[in-house]
Amino acid sequence: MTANSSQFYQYKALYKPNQLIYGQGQTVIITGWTVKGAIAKHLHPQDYAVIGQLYSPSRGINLLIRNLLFNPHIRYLVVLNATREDKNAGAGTCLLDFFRNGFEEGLSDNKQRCWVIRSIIRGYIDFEVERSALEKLRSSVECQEAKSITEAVNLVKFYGQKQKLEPWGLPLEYPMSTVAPTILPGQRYGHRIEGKTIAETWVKIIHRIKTTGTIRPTGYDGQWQELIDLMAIVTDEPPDFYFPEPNYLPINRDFLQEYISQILDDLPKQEGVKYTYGQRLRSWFGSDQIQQVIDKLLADLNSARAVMSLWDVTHDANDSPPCLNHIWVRIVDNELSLTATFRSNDMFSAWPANAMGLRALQQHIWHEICKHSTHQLKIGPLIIISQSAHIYDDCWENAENVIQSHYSKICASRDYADPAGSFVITVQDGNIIVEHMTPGSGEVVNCYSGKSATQLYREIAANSPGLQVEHAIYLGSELQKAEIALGMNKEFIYEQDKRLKI
Ligand SMILES: O=c1ccn([C@H]2C[C@H](O)[C@@H](COP(=O)(O)O)O2)c(=O)[nH]1
Repeated sequence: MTANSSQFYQYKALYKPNQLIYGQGQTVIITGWTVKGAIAKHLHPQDYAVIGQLYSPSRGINLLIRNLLFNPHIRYLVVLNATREDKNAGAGTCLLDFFRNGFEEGLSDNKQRCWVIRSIIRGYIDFEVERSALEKLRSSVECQEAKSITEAVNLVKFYGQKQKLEPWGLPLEYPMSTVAPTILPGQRYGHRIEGKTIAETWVKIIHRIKTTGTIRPTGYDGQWQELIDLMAIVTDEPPDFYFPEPNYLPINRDFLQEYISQILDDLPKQEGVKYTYGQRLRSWFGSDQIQQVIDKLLADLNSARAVMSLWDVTHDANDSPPCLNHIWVRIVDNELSLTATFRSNDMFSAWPANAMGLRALQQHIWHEICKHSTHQLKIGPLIIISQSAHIYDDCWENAENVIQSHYSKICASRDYADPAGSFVITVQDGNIIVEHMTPGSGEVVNCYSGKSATQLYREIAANSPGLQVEHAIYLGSELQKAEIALGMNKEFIYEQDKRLKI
């Protein structure tokens, strides 16, 4: 059935309303990582209903489908699957598969009943949405893939010239259940997390933000859970990168290659891509900052001036400023570390790729310095300071799954070495004696003596405030056992790390 051709439709988004470009037509345009403005500038608003970016099949499609059900005047869907980034996320393919292949009942990662899209990419729709409504949507909306911006624009214009169609039904809205996370109290500013690999560190980061982060509005739609100034230290990422098996990271080796090039190489400007870090580092300011850092360190290994800056004070006040702003490379104790600062960091979806890309940059600088000198440098830690370290609300469920599946295993595989040293506790001649020793060669650097566990732990804590948490708790329990032995006048029943011999 056709409608009055002069009629303008108003798209009403139930979800993510502020992230869309609105028109008055009957075609929804979906891009992946290609910015929506790159399409909008080639079209009249009468040609399309709305343009939006779909980043993730598991989180985004559900909201998009709910929005489509609420806007039955939408009769055409154009999915832009143009760049490698669009394809990597897989969201476009999964959406196309919803229309091509349909869906079936299944379980989400969280073992909730849901509709699973018949696709090699995992995509879900909430079970609250009626099957019949989804089938009606599939049969009422014509869906096409476009492999380039030009193809997308032509398709949208083609649909725009067609006779207007009547809405396929009345707007449909379904309830959505939300789970409010339980948040533990914690530090407000400044957090330190260390791990051997990027994968391990990421799980710890996700855990810390999910358990102690504050829920705040994102500045877009919805909320995020956030910690301010989170410093992640990755000590031993292997040269060829560690990907867990099965891979629970939101990045794989294929995409990593592409992403490394975005950081290391000066790419020509590409329509729809805002900027790349490579451009900023290699040419944006008229100089190759990566090479400058290499040259500076080759000239003076001890330099603390090896800085790369990505923030452009003349451009970045308003439109899409870079999230990565500052990189500093430093050689100490014959190892080369790299510290990067992000003003804003999506810790669930973006951090692993950001970290791997920066590690590749660190490897490159290290390699070049070794190649052009006789220095026997080691590669040191990668340190990332994320000023707003956040997890978006639509990733909370997936974040919980990562914690459930991996966090306790990672905690269990820790080693007990504390860089703050170790403590040997004995009970002798009516006193508890605590010797503080260096971690490596075990030289005694301090000695405490007293009768009260409380008094001793206070002194130790004041002198060594950087003790690892588990180590500090352990010392407390050992000191208490020593005090019990002392109180019973049976010094011999205390032996460190053993049960009291009573
Ligand atoms: O390399 C990047 C680029 C972007 N983001 C995330 C951080 C924010 O969640 C969002 C950018 O939002 P603005 O602050 O630019 O609006 O993208 C990253 O985490 N890493």
